[in-house]
Amino acid sequence: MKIIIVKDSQQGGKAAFNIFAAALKKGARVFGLATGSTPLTTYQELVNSDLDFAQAISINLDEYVGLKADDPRSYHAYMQKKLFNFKKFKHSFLPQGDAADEQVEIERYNQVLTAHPIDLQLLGIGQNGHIGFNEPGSSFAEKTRKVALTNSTIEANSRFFENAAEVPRFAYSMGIGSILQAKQILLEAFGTNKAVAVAKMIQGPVTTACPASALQEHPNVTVILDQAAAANLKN
Ligand SMILES: N[C@@H]1[C@@H](O)[C@H](O)[C@@H](COP(=O)(O)O)O[C@@H]1O
Repeated sequence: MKIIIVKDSQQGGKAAFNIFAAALKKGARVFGLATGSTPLTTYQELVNSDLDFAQAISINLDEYVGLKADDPRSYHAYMQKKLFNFKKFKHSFLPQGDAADEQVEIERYNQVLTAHPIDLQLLGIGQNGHIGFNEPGSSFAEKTRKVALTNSTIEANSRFFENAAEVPRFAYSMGIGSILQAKQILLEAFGTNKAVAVAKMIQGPVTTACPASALQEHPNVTVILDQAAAANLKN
């Protein structure tokens, strides 16, 4: 793993932008995208740039089960608001939260991933070490599936909802197996509340107890941290 430590999330967004720009220049055309507060500075840098994604495809990690694409709390809406309204992609894929048939939706998403192998996957990390919505205990071999959110994730994500009771209990998520298929992975983590998970991801054992530790087994991972998120790393 390559570790880049920056002052704050603004600098982190710039460092991530440089990696996106280099990948695009080298011919990357399929970008795996993430939601949450972590990638916001990266999306802002992309929006402010003249990078052209018109020939590129984006594939998002996850979506809440039950939310329609136009629900303002959905990850569809987040992506529109933060990136797609400003940067046009040739095609953008996300799981369909309100799909009528869950199994058909899961199969569709796995076919999307097979048809479009990801060149660069952007990730955040949950406080419990989750990536996408792959909570502790998730197998490293899993593809897209429906997952139950843990209480800590429901609590952490309740800030985007009226209250914790409003947070959907399930999500569709690319599995860790799908994420590891990406040719290059870029994970960002900012803030003190990520420090424990970050140390386990980088210096802990490779274990399903910390889903992000699976990244130790991938040959091309860059991790961008601010100083607070890097605080628990040992020299
Ligand atoms: N499913 C998302 C993840 O993709 C994200 O990386 C993580 C961290 O979120 P944040 O960046 O807001 O801290 O939590 C969410 O649950």
